[in-house]
Amino acid sequence: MIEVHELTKRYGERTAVDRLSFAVRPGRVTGFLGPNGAGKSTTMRLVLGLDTPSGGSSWIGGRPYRSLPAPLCAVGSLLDAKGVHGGRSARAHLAGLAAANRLPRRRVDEVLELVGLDPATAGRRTRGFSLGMGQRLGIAAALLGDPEVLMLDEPVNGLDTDGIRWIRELMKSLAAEGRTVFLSSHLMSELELTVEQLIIIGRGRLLADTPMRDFIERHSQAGALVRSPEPERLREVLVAAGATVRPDARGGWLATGPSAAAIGELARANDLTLSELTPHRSSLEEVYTAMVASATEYRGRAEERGRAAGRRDTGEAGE
Ligand SMILES: Nc1ncnc2c1ncn2[C@@H]1O[C@H](COP(=O)(O)OP(=O)(O)OP(=O)(O)O)[C@@H](O)[C@H]1O
Repeated sequence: MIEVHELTKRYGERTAVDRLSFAVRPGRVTGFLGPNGAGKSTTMRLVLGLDTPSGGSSWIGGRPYRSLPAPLCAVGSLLDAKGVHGGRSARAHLAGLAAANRLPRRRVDEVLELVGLDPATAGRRTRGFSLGMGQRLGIAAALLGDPEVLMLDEPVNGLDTDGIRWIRELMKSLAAEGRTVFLSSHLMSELELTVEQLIIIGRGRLLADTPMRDFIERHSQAGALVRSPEPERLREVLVAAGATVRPDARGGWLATGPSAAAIGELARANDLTLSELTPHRSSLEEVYTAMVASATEYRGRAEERGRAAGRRDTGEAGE
């Protein structure tokens, strides 16, 4: 388990992480989501003892990282896949880590096999590695100590479709073994397929800590994919009923606002034949984008109110 309590990190004037509290539980994959600069990497660095917090605390398996007796056996992490000495081979890199952490040498071969780096590749200098091979090596290093907790920042970066599918299955199987798996990704379609629980932050603050399914269901807009032999008339009817209508790639309309049942009624009332009417479930990306937009709007209004109150307090005239 990873626990974070009132964690805060300031860099000069900038607050990168702002009184953040959450727990990442074992047995499921938890995704860490937030726009660029939201504070995800900083949070992970703080939990891993790579940076000192300005306030608050964090624990891995009930202990602060810096007091873990064998850190590599408690938590495996991947923060920067390029943070490897380029002149060494992948095998030498892992062997060095194993020796420094008093881990049996056989773990090197085990993790190389687990991440799909064959002996020839493992013997090559990592300087020539593609981003995807570097990611696999980074994951091998994270798994070396057979840790209970895994914390990975953008693990699918640079991987092709097969590599992405491989990571997804690996993360799920590690969680199914009862481990705590915490990963960030900006690929929302991928997170949606991999993750059960979501922790969302914005400007260093917690915006949501929720099961993925609940998050999508709660924030989904009613709607449907709808198709008719008379597409233009269908669009007019939908728009007149207040629906937001977007073209679908296969020649139909994606209508949000009215439910699929209401669209069916509308078609009947207007004597329109429908060739398809499929209730539409919002994707994580759609729900997340709408949530961030409304959070930004809310913050904008709050800041505006704050400025207006400030002007009243100081007797300042409006802009
Ligand atoms: N060493 C540092 N010195 C000054 N500011 C920093 C430092 N590290 C991070 N920041 C700032 O803290 C904020 C959070 O950055 P962080 O990298 O944690 O965000 P992130 O959510 O991981 O973003 P991304 O998805 O772009 O990696 C940003 O505004 C960033 O500029």
